[in-house]
Amino acid sequence: MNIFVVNSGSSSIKYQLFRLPAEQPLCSGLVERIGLAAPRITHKVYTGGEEQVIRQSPASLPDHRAGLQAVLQLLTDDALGVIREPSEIEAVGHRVVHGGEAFAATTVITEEVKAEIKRLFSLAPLHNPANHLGIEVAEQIFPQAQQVAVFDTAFHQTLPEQAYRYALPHALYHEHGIRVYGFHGTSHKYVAAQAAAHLGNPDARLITIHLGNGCSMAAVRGGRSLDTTMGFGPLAGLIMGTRSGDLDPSIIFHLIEHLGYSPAEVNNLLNKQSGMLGLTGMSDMRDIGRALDEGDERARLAYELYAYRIKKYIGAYAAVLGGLDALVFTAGVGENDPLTRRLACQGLEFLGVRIDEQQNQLRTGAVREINEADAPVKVLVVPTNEELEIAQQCYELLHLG
Ligand SMILES: Nc1ncnc2c1ncn2[C@@H]1O[C@H](COP(=O)(O)OP(=O)(O)O)[C@@H](O)[C@H]1O
Ligand SMILES: CC(=O)OP(=O)(O)O
Ligand SMILES: [Mg+2]
Repeated sequence: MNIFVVNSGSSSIKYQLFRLPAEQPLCSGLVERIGLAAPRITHKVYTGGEEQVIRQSPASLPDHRAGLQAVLQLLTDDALGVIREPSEIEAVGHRVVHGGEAFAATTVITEEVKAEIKRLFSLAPLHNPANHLGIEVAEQIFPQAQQVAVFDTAFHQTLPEQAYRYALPHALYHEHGIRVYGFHGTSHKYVAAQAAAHLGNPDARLITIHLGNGCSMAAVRGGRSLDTTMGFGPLAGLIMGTRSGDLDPSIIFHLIEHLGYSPAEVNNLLNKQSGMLGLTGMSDMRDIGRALDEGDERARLAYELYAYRIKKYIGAYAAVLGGLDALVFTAGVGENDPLTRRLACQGLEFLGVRIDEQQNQLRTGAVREINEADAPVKVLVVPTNEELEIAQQCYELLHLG
């Protein structure tokens, strides 16, 4: 079964094509700068263990439809194509960030499902509108395929009430759904399963630490999420590329009442101008790492704040779990940045966390341990694969029922 996985962002589309049940992707790619100047497509084809990379710079890609059309061209290309026609795609799996309380599981997309995803726009303004658009475009381009939604929030539907309720009047929860939802669930679920398999312990007490552009942590036991750092929307918790993470809500009133910000400006400030960007002027950790090497004071402070927030939540989640078997670092920064891992684990020896700095510096694409050999707590680096997890969930839903 050919399953095409789509992760639509506001100006980008990430995609991968899998033939299930084999897990090997046939191709993958990234369409960037949709609707902007100088759009780019990077398309990778995997044949016979080899990887071929095709880079395109189309004159324009005005919208997501043009973006997916260009991808379809590549998928069906005479020389490099991995399929002959769109009908060979039997299912399209969509990453949908916010599923609210309606969706605790992977779901075949109907008009009602789309309406619910739309109703949740205000709760995930950076993500759900793009995800919804991706679905509508994929419906046009792959009309024969089943469209399936895999929600970032679904994995966290197991949170106990003490973790998902806010101390607000009851009606705000019961009538307006104001609660913790949590995000990056597909990634937390995938890396937790990989880590549990590596440890040979399905009941392992894990703290999964997803550090990409968006960042979040989860306390996971027995494959169930017990708490997570993002909340009602994907803004709470850790410091991120452009998002502030946790802050005192009274700052918002101060910004509005005394500093002349409109609510929309506060929204923009906290989602797009804060986090590492606000602290350093850069949101990409590689750039911040280079600035740090050159002695940049702001980069140093930003790294400290970023790692300190992670460390605080490690302490909190060790308490939630009643002990700890492993920390699991994943996503762009978590997989690739030894300094973040070192700073976040520094001072946690009392919990049994001891990093082996030589192991920490190594780079491989595989699941690996970076703890000292005799440390009581494992520290793992586990490459995430949200696309594969989405494809597998689609396959289970459609094929295995
Ligand atoms: N080698 C690296 N060293 C440090 N940071 C890295 C490295 N490679 C990627 N990153 C960081 O990972 C982040 C993006 O992570 P990713 O998981 O791809 O995010 P997303 O899926 O949210 O776009 C960026 O901040 C980038 O700088
Ligand atoms: C939910 C979320 O923050 O996603 P991303 O990291 O892709 O922005
Ligand atoms: Mg990501």
